[in-house]
Amino acid sequence: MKQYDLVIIGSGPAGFSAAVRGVDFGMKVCLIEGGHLGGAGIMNGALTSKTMYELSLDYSVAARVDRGYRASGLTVDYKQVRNTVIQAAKEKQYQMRSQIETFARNKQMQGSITLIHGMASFIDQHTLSVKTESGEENIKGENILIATGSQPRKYPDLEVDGERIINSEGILSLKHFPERILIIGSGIIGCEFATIFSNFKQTEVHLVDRANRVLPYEDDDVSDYVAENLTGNGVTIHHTAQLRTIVKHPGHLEVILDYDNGHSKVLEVDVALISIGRVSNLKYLKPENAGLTPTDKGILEINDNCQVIINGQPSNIYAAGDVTGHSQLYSVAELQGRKAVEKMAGKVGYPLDYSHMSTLMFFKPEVAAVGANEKMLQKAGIAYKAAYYSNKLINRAIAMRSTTGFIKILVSDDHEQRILGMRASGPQASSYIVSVAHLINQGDSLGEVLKIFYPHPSVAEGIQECLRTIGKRSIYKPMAFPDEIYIREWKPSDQMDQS
Ligand SMILES: Cc1cc2nc3c(=O)[nH]c(=O)nc-3n(C[C@H](O)[C@H](O)[C@H](O)COP(=O)(O)OP(=O)(O)OC[C@H]3O[C@@H](n4cnc5c(N)ncnc54)[C@H](O)[C@@H]3O)c2cc1C
Ligand SMILES: NC(=O)c1ccc[n+]([C@@H]2O[C@H](COP(=O)([O-])OP(=O)(O)OC[C@H]3O[C@@H](n4cnc5c(N)ncnc54)[C@H](O)[C@@H]3O)[C@@H](O)[C@H]2O)c1
Repeated sequence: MKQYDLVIIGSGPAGFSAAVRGVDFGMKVCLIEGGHLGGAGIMNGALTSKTMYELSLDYSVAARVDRGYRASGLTVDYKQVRNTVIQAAKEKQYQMRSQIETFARNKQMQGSITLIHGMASFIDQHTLSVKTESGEENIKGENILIATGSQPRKYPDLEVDGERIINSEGILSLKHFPERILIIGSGIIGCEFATIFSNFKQTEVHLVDRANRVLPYEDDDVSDYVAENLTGNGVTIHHTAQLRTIVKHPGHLEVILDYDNGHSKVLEVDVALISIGRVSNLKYLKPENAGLTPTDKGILEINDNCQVIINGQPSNIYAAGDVTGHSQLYSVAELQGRKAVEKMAGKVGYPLDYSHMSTLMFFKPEVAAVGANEKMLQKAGIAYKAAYYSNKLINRAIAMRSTTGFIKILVSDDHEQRILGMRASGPQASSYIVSVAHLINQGDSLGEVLKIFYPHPSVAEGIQECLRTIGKRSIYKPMAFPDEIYIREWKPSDQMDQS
């Protein structure tokens, strides 16, 4: 039986980053992948959806007629969009393969990666069975990392057929732009695909939101802003609606939606996309054979070093990424994968601190989030000031003729005035958000930001001007621009102003 220092199940961002970190420490690594190399980080996930988003955005800009140019004969073909998206995914997969092959080949080096295409399941705490195209083999690992990611949550009593009723894994199977699409679930995936299809302007888009606001975990003002932009882009949002049934007819799907206020609506669409969250992927793994017990929510609980606890003790089995039930993000998976391997190598450095984690949401315009929002601070009973600054006042946004957007920063309402979180939208929000992640990580107060020369013209200047409004030192004043600049304060004694 082949033996390795580290066996990793899953080659998504968690598994791949862990494999390469293993090589850094001279480990003999076996990476097992049962599906697409790179997992949901690449195919049917982050990279493919973002490629499609970028193409849709280019198209929607090209279709504009208010910028002094007018594209003539603008057309778009789904097959070619799809091919471009797959090309992007392959480009990344070939980079990954090149690195794996380099470390598989070079026997002079201590560290190595062996890639096995197959599905793995536990035999015991150190042994896995891997089913490949050529048969089944058993392999042994001193340490094992579970990085099996997540899969789309199933909608009760609704079968995904991959053609007309799909989840995010079926997007690239579509043969052409659907004339009408129903998206069920108004979280990040639902809102991103509603943005993409409405940007291409070939599809009538219906988004079903079971609550009264999309993105239920975000602050109400952010959710309302996203909904307004979706609606402005042509999306019909069905708030407080639940899907009752979908009946398949030869040429269309008949959908019944039930609204909270008692009425129902019958709609005709061509494709239904289910996007109601993702659940940990432990299906094939037989974790019980290794003594692992997933929680009621179906996740593997890990300690701060990403070790799975067996019989109350940290074990040789680690888990990282979506399978752990932490925020399902590429960056979280990558850092957890690295952290796990560092612990195996005896290098326990920094603790993973999720307080400055960022999420980028690819809507029109994009929305970026870092740290706490108002809902979180109110739940934790932390007094704060929220400063809001509209992109309408930011020169770079004016120059881009793209002033829809804002910066909202939360600071602690005490003498320290520490930066606790930011929500930002508009051009480049996904790039400058990390500057605030650094400030949160360092525990910086707003005073530190006010000392810095912010480059001009940059959209990031809004961060400084937003913070200047706290303490009444902004260049543009709320009194002159009450809708564009304002401060909101909250303390635990106030009534909860958000549900
Ligand atoms: C449509 C979509 C868009 C997204 N966009 C973003 C984004 O913009 N930004 C962001 O930060 N995050 C995004 N995400 C989330 C991000 O892709 C995930 O958080 C990330 O991929 C999780 O990484 P992972 O390594 O834990 O798992 P995965 O990437 O899911 O990889 C797990 C791998 O394990 C393999 N596997 C599972 N079981 C077995 C087994 N028994 N044997 C062998 N192999 C197995 C799977 O085939 C898979 O390849 C998106 C996700 C989706 C679905
Ligand atoms: N840009 C990004 O960072 C990005 C992009 C895509 C996905 N992701 C990750 O993928 C994960 C999954 O995305 P998602 O949008 O599927 O999940 P989500 O948790 O963001 O949203 C799920 C939505 O479905 C709704 N819902 C749940 N059950 C329902 C039901 N039975 N009927 C109707 N609605 C229901 C929820 O209220 C919520 O609005 C996210 O948590 C995110 O971390 C990230």
